[in-house]
Amino acid sequence: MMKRKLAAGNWKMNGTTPSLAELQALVSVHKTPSVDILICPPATLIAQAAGISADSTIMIGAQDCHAAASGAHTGDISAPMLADAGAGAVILGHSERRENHNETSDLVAKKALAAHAASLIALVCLGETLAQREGAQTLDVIADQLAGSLPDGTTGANTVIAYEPIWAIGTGLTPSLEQIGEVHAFIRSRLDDRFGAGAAQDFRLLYGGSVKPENAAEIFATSNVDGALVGGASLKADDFSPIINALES
Ligand SMILES: O=C(CO)COP(=O)(O)O
Repeated sequence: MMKRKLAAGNWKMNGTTPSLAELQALVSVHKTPSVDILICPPATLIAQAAGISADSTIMIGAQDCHAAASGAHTGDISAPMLADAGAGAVILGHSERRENHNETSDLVAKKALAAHAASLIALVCLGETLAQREGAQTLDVIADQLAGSLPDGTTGANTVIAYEPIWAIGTGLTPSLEQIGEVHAFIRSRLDDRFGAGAAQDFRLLYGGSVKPENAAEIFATSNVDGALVGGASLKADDFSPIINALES
């Protein structure tokens, strides 16, 4: 399988219609990117964003979905609805959802199944807290989250994995390149264990947590890093664009 690198932006709960000018700027600048680009705006902007990016290669994604396709779930949005609005992917199991909405890995796996059924790429997030990092529990935590959050039928085509250490999100702190490389290599080996030798090489493994134009190149040069999931620095085209350029070079 041809594996393209992926620069993904997670706008989180930021942005109203005027913010779409930032997406428009990316569309104008990155006409024939050599990497995949994904922007995940708030759900309210997905349909408009999909319209703006329609003639470009930039994909639009969502930040969560419900595990069911439809039903009595007030306020929730299903994977088929996101696909209908123009999304091609959905972030699942972000630490902010695991923490703020008590999402378990089991629930994340059910949501990933729903995403796959709707032909959405599931972008599944994993990551340890600072206490777990300092307690040398990082690989155990990642192993548990990985095993629990991926349903059977997961492949490198329908799923992307993002390693996002919680203590690095929005803090300006990043792990050492050795730490990033260690976790990514570990994830890759666990994917082979679960899905069969050789399966892991098809997966895009993203790093997320305080990725900026200044540190992107060195992070992308780290082995087993196939791109980034970017929060704050994805909100402005002037910040995200150089990150895309670093991934392309
Ligand atoms: O949580 C993140 C992306 O999902 C990372 O956020 P920051 O890039 O703002 O640290």
